[in-house]
Amino acid sequence: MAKDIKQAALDYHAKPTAGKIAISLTKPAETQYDLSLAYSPGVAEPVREIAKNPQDAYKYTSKGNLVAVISNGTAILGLGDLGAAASKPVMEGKALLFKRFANVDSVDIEVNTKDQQQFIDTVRLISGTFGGINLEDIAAPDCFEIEKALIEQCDIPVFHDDQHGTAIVTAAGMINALEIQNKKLEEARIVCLGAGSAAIACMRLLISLGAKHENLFMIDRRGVIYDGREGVNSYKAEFANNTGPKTLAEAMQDADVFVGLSGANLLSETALASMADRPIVFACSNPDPEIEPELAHSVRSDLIMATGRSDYPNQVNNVLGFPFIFRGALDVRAKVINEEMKIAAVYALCELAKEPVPAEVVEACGEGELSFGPTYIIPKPVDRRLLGVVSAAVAKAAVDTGVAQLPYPEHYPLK
Ligand SMILES: O=C([O-])CC(=O)C(=O)O
Ligand SMILES: [Mg+2]
Repeated sequence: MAKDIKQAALDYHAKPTAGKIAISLTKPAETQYDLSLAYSPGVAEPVREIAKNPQDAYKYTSKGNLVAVISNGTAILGLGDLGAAASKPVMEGKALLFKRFANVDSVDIEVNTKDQQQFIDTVRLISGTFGGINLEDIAAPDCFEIEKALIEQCDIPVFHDDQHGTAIVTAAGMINALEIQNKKLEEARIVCLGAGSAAIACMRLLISLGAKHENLFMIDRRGVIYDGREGVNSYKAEFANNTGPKTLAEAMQDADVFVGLSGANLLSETALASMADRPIVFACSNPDPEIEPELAHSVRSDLIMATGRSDYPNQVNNVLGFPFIFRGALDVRAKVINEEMKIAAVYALCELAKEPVPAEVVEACGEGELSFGPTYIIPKPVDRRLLGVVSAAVAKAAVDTGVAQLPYPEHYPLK
């Protein structure tokens, strides 16, 4: 990153107030009378009601619009295991995005343990406070066990953003990129660099949408994952491919699609040059992609390229997912975020990208004209229509699949 951006980012976080979020009050607290309602003695009344009927917490407290963003800092962005405390800026960042894009109140919680059970117990014990839990930046394979246990043990939606948020947005971008490049998911040769939580969830979702297991190569630090190879846990084993290629270079030969969910600068010009005609490269490692877009475009003029970043076209980042997915889930008080809700979000994103882009979005992005094509495969995070379209699709899927505890909201779609 350029030096001036680094300093600007530090200043942004430090000044004028440290951090990015604060609490604000929703009720008057000016007079003695206000205080007698907000606190003793008045507060005892909602206490008694909630003790009688726990669901009344949704009526008398902020629970229903409150999501916890929880991490242990073991896989912060593509930076690695830098510890719980260091993850706080990212978690505050997610809280900022929840509020900014979907008016979901959110607090960050950094749990300082690498012990799986301790983490699960901690989150379960505090889960009643919230309407939903967004797990973030927790390393694989622990993240899979943690999410599974918490979904079973909590009665609110628990969603590991790096898996499902990333997978939903990647799948949406991929479906559109393939359409523009005139390719089919069912036939595409797909190389996934990375075998962590996002990689595994993205490839699972692409397979459920039609990609063929035998055309898919997942690559970790040791190369292509195949049966009997060293260092293959049960999650990676799901993607074992025994058809021949063993290295990134071999797998990239004639590949249609590269999905990078690994680390900075791991895709070489030679490997990119060896891809099939009209390739698709999603270099989504944050903050630094697997290959710089300028370099990639200089190697391949027939390329569709996406990154996870805001400062290049085609930002494939879970910011397009989690705020709106939780908005929809909270508004119908969904018990879980199920597969149908995730797939509804995928297609809502795909369709929105094909609509004409409002002038204010074009202006806010400053990239000139935006219309469905190689440099605009997916909506922009600042597009207000996401709130209406994605939240509505998710809420409807929750109602249709019987996991909603409230009817489809009358005030939908949101504006
Ligand atoms: O925070 C982001 O930009 C996307 C994300 O979840 C990650 O990279 O872990
Ligand atoms: Mg993340």
